[in-house]
Amino acid sequence: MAQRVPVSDGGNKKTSRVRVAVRLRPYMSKQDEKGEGPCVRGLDSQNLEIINWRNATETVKYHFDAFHGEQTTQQEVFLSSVKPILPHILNGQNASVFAYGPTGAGKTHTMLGSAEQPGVIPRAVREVFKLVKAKDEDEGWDYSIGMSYLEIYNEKVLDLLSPSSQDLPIREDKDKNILIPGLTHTTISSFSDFDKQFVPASLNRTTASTKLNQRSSRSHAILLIKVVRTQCVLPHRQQTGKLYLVDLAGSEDNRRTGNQGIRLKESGAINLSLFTLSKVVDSLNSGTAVRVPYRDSKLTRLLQDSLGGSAHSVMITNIAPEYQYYFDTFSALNFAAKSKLIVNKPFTQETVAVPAIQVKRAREDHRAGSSGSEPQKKRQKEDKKTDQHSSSPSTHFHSLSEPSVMDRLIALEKLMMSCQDKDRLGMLKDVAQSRKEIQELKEKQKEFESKAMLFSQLAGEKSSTSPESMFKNNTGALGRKQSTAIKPKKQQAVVQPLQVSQLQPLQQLAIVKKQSVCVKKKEKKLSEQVEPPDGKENIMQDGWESQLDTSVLEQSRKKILQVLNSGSLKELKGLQQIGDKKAKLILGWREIHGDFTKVEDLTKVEGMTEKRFSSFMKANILSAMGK
Ligand SMILES: Nc1ncnc2c1ncn2[C@@H]1O[C@H](COP(=O)(O)OP(=O)(O)OP(=O)(O)O)[C@@H](O)[C@H]1O
Repeated sequence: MAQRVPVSDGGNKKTSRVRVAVRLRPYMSKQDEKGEGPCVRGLDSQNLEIINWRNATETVKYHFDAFHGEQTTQQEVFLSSVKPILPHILNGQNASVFAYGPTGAGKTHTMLGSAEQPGVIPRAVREVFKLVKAKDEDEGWDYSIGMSYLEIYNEKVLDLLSPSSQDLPIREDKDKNILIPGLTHTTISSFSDFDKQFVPASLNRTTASTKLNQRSSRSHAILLIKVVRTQCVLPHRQQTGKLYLVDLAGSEDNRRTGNQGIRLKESGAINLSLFTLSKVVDSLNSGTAVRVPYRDSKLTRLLQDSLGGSAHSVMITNIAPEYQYYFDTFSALNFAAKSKLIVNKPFTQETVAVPAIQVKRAREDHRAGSSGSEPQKKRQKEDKKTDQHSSSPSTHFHSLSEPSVMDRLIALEKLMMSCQDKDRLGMLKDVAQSRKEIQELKEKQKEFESKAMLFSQLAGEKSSTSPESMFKNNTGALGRKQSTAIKPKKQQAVVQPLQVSQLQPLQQLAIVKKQSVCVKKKEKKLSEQVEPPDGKENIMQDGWESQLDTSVLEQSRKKILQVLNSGSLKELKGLQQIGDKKAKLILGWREIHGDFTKVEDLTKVEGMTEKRFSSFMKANILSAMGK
C-alpha cells in the first residue's frame, strides 16, 4: 500500500489549521422581493461586515484568510484559495477543499461552475494533470492519477460512479488512512477522460427543489482525486496523495425552506453532519480540543485523513447578501470565523473602551426599506430608541436594575469579540462568572416573589404591606415584568408568566403550592409561613402530579417541550437529569426528526426509558417549583 507522507513542519502544529475563505455571491434582486438591498458587504481582501442583529446601530466585522467579493471571478477564487495547495498532492500529502454555506449561496457554482465559468473542480483537476506533466522524468518517479466520486446522502455513502451500489462502509487502516472498500476507483489519463466519467456521474447526485433553491443539493458530493507516485528504481517506493473536492449540501433552516417529510429528514441529516463538521473545524482551528470529533458523522469520518492533521484544508464559505439569508449568513460567518478576529464598531456612543478597528459606515446605508425582515425591523426600533435616548448598545438591558453586572457582561462580550484566541478562554470564564451572578440574583428574586405570593394569599386584603409594592421593589432588580401571579384566580398552583419571549430556564417558574398545603399553615406565624413548605414530602411521593393543578402541570410540560425543541446544548443541560451526553442525543434527535411534538417523545431518544422519563419530568417540574 502506498504511504501517505506526513508534512514536515518543524514541530509546528500550524499545519492542522483549516484555511478559511469566504465568497459573497452577487446580489440577486429576485431573492429580495422587498427590495431591502444587501445586509453584508466586503471591505477588502480579508474583511467583510454585516449588520449586527443584536444592535442594528452596529456592524460586525469579520476577518478571514481570504474574502472573495461579489465581483470575484471563478479563476481568482481558484488561484488564491485552491491552486497553492495542489502541488502537495504530488508529494504524497492529502488535501481537501470544501464549499460550505446556506442553500442557494453559491456552493455548487463555486465548486462545479458552468461550461462558461468552470469552478474549482474542473480547474483543480486540470491543474493536477498539468503539474504531473511538468514533473521532470529525471526525478525518477512515475505518476498515476485516479478518481472516485461519491455522495453522502442521509448518512449513507453512495458511489456515484456505480449508482446501483448500496451504502458503503468507511474503514481506517493501520496507517490511519481512510478507506472505502467497494468504492469505484478509475484511473484517468487526461482531463477529458476525467470529464467523461465525472459529468454523467454528477447527474446521479441527489438534488431536489426547495423554497430557497430550485435545484438544491440534498447530499454532500465528494470527488476524490488520488495521485500515486512510484519510484522508477528499486525499492519502488510508493506515495499516495489524496485530494478531496467537496460540494456540501446547504445548511438550512427548515422554517424557511418549507421542508417537510423526506426533505425534512434529509435536512436533519445534512444539518447534523454540518454541525459535526463545524465542531471539527473549530477544534482544529482553536487548537484546544483534546479530541477532534471526526467520528460523529460520516462526512467528517471520511475526510479525517484530509482535514486537519498533516493535510492542507481549505473551506470556502459561501454567503448570500440578501436579507432573507441574514440569519443563515450570520451563523455561517460565525462558524467560519469562530477563531478569527472579530471587530464590533457601534455607530452610537460606546460605553466601554474596546480596541476596535474603525469601520466607518454611513447610517443611511442601513435604512433602506421600511417593513422588511427581522433585523431591519429591530434596527428601526433600535434607531428610534437611539434617537430618543442616545443610548448605548446595551439599551435593551437597561430595564435590569443590576446594570453593573449586565454592563460587565456586555463589555466582556465586546472584548471577547475583539480579542485573540489566547485571551478568549479567560474572558469566557469571566462571562460565565457574570452569568452565575445574574442567575443568583434571579434566584433571589424568585425567592422574594414566592414569599410575596404566599404573603399575599395568607395576609389577604387586610395586610398593610401590599404585595404589589414588594414585587415592585424586588423585581426591579432584574427588570422582570410585574407578575400576575400575585393575584391567583384560584388558590392553587400558579405559574408566573415569563418576562421575555425568549427561552427561560425552567427554574424561573415559581409555583405556589396547593391551597390544601397552605391552609394547614394558616395558624402559623407569618415568618414561618414563607419558609419552604413542610408538605414537601407529600409532593415528592408517587402521584405527585395529582397534587398539582393541571394548568400548572400543563404549563410546565409546555416549558419543558419548549426547551427540548429550541434549547441550546447549554439550555438542555440546564434541565434536571440531562447531562452533556443526553443533551447531545436530544440535539441529534431534533436535527434528524425535527421538533418533539410532545414531551413523551423524549422516550424515543436513545437511553431515555419510560422510567427515566417519568423521573425526568418529576425532577424538572418539582425543581421548577423550588421543591
Ligand atoms: N459567484 C456567483 N456568480 C454568479 N452567480 C452565482 C454565483 N454564486 C451563485 N450563483 C448563482 O446562484 C444560484 C444558486 O447557487 P448554487 O446552486 O451554487 O447554490 P448552492 O449553495 O450550491 O445551493 P444548494 O446548497 O441548495 O445546492 C445559481 O443560479 C448560481 O448560478
